[in-house]
Amino acid sequence: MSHPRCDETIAWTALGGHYEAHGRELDLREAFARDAGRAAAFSLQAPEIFADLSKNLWDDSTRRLLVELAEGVHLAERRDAMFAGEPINTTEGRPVLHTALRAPRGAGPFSDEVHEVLDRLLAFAERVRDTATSGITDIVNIGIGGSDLGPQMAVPALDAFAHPGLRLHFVSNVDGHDIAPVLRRLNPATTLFIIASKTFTTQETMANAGVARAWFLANGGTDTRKHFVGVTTNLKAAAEFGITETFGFWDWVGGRYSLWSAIGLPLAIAIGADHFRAFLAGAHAMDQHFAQAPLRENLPVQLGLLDVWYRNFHHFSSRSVAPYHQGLKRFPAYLQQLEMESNGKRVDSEGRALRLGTSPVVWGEPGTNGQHAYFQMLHQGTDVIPVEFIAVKTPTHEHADLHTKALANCLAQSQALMLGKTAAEAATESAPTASATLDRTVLSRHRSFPGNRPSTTLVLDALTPRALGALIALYEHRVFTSAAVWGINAFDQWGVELGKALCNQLLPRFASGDLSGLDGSTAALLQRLRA
Ligand SMILES: O=P(O)(O)OC[C@H]1O[C@](O)(CO)[C@@H](O)[C@@H]1O
Repeated sequence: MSHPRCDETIAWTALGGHYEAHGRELDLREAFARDAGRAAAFSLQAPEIFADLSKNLWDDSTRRLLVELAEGVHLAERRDAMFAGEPINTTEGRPVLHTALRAPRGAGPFSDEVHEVLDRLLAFAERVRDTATSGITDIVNIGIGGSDLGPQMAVPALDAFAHPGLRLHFVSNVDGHDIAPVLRRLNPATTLFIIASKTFTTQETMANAGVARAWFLANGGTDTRKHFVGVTTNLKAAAEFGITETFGFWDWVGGRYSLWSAIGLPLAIAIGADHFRAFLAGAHAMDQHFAQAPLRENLPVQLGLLDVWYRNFHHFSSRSVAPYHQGLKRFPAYLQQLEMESNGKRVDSEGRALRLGTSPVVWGEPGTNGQHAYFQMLHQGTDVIPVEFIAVKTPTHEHADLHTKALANCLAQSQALMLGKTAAEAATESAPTASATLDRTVLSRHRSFPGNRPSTTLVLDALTPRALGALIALYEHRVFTSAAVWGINAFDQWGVELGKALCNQLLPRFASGDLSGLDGSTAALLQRLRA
């Protein structure tokens, strides 16, 4: 079914006019001064997550027009088609059903298959966790992209729930400096390798899996069947590698949406079956919110629409994510694949070139570390970059004072971005390190902040398995929302293929030295690297 293009809707034109008339000039400080109810009016509660959207550059008309835009591009129909298993990944002719992986038993498409693998996976995870019997102390996940970033992000996030006697390691890079230091510290007899690859053909993963197997056998490992398991849709290739214990998933699970499938095995081993089920349940709760809440009260929809507003009307090309929880240190990297691999597209689903911006650059670091690195640019740089703060109310450690300091920093940053400081205010303050000879007016210009810089604050009560599940699903559906508005297929990734193909052509040239037909730069670099 074809849907209207966003830039041909009435709402798109209206948003353009609204931006010129009001949007560009909206001043957050004035908006809060004028409307005592602004914080409440622009806040939303979704499962496990409260969102304060009030420090964003929008007003009620913007929000109304954005909802009209969502209606104009048939967002609800597109969403329902995904949940119903229609082949919305048109270039690969596949449905997109990561939501089925977290639906309760008996609900959602493919329920029998999903729960058969899930039960087997969790039973296996529990056997590994019984360390007295399994003898396992270290688990190495070998995978890349969606077969790595999810578990690598979620395991530290849920460290407070993790088995204390198990160490989880993640190897992804084909650069041997990734696997070498991991293997150096391991004992084959107490190590379990998980070879995680949807296709079981990815160069990096296959190369590292081969290195791991050779190391295992060369260092006294005896039974590869007990120490290597596979997670893949390609059961045949896993068997050819010599793996007998394999957990399958399906081609309707995109790599970057696969943490909920058997790809979650490292997380299941770390936190156990009950917590893993809670993680799935949190995501399912967010699925239901996305499927059922009115568009205006639907948090993933509102975030996705704000992304469109910023990308296409304000022309902001990047968004920064600042989780004020060290456990979420890999969350920005996870989001980079989720959002940029999904929405980094230049044609719409029908192959027509887009005349508008799509995925922003998504980046960030946990607070407070980012404050001492790049926040200077967020406050005083020439580009406006919306920031997303993630605050967690209750810590899972006993250092209450540290936690209060982290939260105070989080609030202070969003406040500073919005309030700024005028040159006149700066002139009244003393600055201990300021030059004594520099003109005070000039100095105050350096020390002033424009302010009016937008941010969103997401608040979780605690970073539990359920809350993490809901948080990730929130981002998945938000990416779906902006993709639906732009009319792009968020579920393919052809852009990764060219580099892979060229790499395969270059690889033999390192042995042969053949430079024929190469461009001058590549030829010279290859020669230098061979030498
Ligand atoms: O799980 P696989 O098949 O090894 O693929 C790994 C990753 O490679 C990609 O295809 C491209 O980077 C990702 O989409 C995917 O998550």
